[in-house]
Amino acid sequence: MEGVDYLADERKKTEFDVEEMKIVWAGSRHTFEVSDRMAKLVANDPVFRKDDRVMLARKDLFKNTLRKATYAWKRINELRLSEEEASKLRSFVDEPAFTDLHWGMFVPAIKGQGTDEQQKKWLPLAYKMQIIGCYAQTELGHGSNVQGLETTATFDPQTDEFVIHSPTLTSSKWWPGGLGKVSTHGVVYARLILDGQEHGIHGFIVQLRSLEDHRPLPGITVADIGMKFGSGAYNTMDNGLLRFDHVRIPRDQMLMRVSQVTRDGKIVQSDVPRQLVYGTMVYVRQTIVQDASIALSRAVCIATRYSAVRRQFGSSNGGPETQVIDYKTQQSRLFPLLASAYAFRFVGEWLKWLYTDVTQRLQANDFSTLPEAHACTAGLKSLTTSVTADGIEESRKLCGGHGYLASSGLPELFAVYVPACTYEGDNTVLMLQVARFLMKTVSQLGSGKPPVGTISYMGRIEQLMQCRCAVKKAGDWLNPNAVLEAFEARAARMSVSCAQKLSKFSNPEEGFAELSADLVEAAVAHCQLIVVSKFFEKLQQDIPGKGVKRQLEVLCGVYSLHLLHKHQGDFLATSYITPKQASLANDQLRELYSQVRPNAIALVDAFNYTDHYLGSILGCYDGNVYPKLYEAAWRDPLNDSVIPDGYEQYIRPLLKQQLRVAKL
Ligand SMILES: CC/C=C\C/C=C\C/C=C\C/C=C\C/C=C\C/C=C/C(=O)SCCNC(=O)CCNC(=O)[C@H](O)C(C)(C)COP(=O)(O)OP(=O)(O)OC[C@H]1O[C@@H](n2cnc3c(N)ncnc32)[C@H](O)[C@@H]1OP(=O)(O)O
Ligand SMILES: Cc1cc2nc3c(=O)[nH]c(=O)nc-3n(C[C@H](O)[C@H](O)[C@H](O)COP(=O)(O)OP(=O)(O)OC[C@H]3O[C@@H](n4cnc5c(N)ncnc54)[C@H](O)[C@@H]3O)c2cc1C
Repeated sequence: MEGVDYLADERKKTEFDVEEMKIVWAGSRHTFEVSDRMAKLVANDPVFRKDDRVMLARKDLFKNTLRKATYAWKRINELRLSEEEASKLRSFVDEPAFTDLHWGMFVPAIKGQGTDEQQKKWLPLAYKMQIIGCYAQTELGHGSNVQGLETTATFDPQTDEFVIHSPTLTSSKWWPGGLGKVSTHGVVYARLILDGQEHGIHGFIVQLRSLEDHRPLPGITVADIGMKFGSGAYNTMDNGLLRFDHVRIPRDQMLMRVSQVTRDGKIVQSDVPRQLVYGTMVYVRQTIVQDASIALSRAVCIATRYSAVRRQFGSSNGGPETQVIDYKTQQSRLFPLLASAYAFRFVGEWLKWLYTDVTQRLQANDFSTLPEAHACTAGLKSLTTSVTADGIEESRKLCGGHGYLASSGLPELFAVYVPACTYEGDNTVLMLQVARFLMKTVSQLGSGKPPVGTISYMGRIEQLMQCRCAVKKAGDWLNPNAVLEAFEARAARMSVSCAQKLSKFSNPEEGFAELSADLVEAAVAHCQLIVVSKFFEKLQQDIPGKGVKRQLEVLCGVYSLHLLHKHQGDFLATSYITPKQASLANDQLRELYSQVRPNAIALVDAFNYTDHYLGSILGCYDGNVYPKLYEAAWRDPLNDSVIPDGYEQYIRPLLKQQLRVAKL
């Protein structure tokens, strides 16, 4: 029935001010207002419809994306949207496109690694989209190992040019988004060669296609790499391959903020550390952490609303069956994901602050916080994307059979999201970077340089190695200090244990390789501690609105205690807690689930997602799921005719043949 809210009874149970929670989720009233306006603008424009997307074949899918992306650009200009509004609008269009890489990597690479003159030359063209760029780093043979890239950039002093070349098949660029069919330019990463000497990996702005007829320029071979995981999904993107056959570019197209090559072919290092060549990855990893909370909250919103609609078993005297959300097993799978979405939102907000802070420091030639920024962005990218990808799949299972329908929105969300565990750094490779940072920190303890920031807890290593959990009853686990100390002691002890084992190896690199699985576990423990502590820090802030802070405290409890329960092996093995204390944590967790239950629908309403953006019948705001599923089935092209295409050719002869067999 039109206009009936099937979740109204659920919404009546709410114990907090949802409108205020929307502001907390958005980050500020201003961000909420911009988001809300852009989401509605996209939802109300038929050009941005996406319910037909899963039916499209690759070529139509790609063209459809071009149409939407260029229309979005037209609207951005017509409405004179700010950068913030434009970026929100693009995200609500909700379709991976070349524009993600143009705005998300090409422009930031020039901003971060280009000199002032280079920025002055290239950015205005990019801002007007008079050139379209991609980020061409990964090759067929090397992705994780950036130092292993094979593409060469050899300086020719005769002509004052670099010669960009792909010497082997494995040196072909492979994967860059937007490269396959759209980009006119790329920031291409290559080994710098000066007078026969190698000088590491640097970025170069290379024109790839003609601005007149879009044909590849001489010496350039470029194409799409082919279909990817899932139908629809990330196949809207033209991930590309690229080969160079001695392509010449002017010397001033090497991005020269970190190192400069002079007219006579000499390299000059600026004060800036060479790791800044990796700066774009740090920037994008930070945005990926923010996006993780968005993707996870979408899945959780769908699974929560549907869990309140869906009923199974438990009917007495002909009354309604039990809402599946009331099953403790459903709650124990769903509510930690809901809490994780909020936790990732807050840690993402903090990481954005950290990134802004490190950027300002770099501009003032203060490079001291770069290693921590790298470890935090790498580790949190790894942790949040892994949990989110698994969480989307768990949300699909939480929706039973209907979760497997494309119209639930979950299969596509999963297929689009899951490469986040790989791109911008494979999640294991990134956790190993965190482990290196941890081992370095442990090895420097006592050197007189106290650890700061997210690693400052290591400064209390002696206390953390000896302390024992003081929890006596379940309610003691609501004390933030008890929880924080538990996570700090676990992380510190796991790191120290790895460091002790490492010290037994005569070759540290061999030791690191041998112990890498343990090291990853220590790094995960450290990253989980960061998320927990940033959630607690959020709760220290002034949070207005009836019951809002209380709900966040409950979610923070769910987030930390479900981790404690899930990883109790770590906490027990490091002897910080006893089995009894682990069991009390679980008792408290169950109690917290009961407190989430009446507020669950309101907690997902606070994400403020339009039905268009959610793209899910199971997650629709009014909960009117069954009629919508029934109608959607009839819209499938297979139901255009009662007798399917192919009946005469295949089904009829088959049935006849079976008759003949029966007669024999
Ligand atoms: C329906 C729709 C629904 C939902 C959609 C939802 C979400 C969409 C979300 C987002 C969209 C975003 C993006 C678009 C998608 C895809 C784009 C993808 C792009 C890419 O993938 S680009 C390629 C990325 N490649 C990588 O990440 C490679 C990973 N490898 C590395 O980073 C390095 O090689 C590695 C592993 C760090 C090792 O490097 P290397 O061997 O050189 O270093 P060392 O280990 O020797 O370390 C040297 C030294 O340097 C320090 N360091 C390393 N990296 C950095 C850094 N980045 N910054 C600062 N410092 C760094 C390291 O710690 C060492 O320091 P030390 O000497 O120990 O002090
Ligand atoms: C959808 C998508 C979009 C992308 N977009 C871009 C783009 O725009 N531009 C771009 O340049 N690239 C892009 N990439 C490439 C991406 O950045 C790489 O695929 C990624 O960095 C992983 O590298 P790899 O493929 O070499 O993985 P590999 O390193 O080959 O990983 C394979 C396995 O080996 C393991 N492994 C590797 N090294 C180690 C180690 N040292 N220790 C332990 N285990 C290890 C990994 O954990 C993994 O299990 C994209 C990739 C995808 C999937």
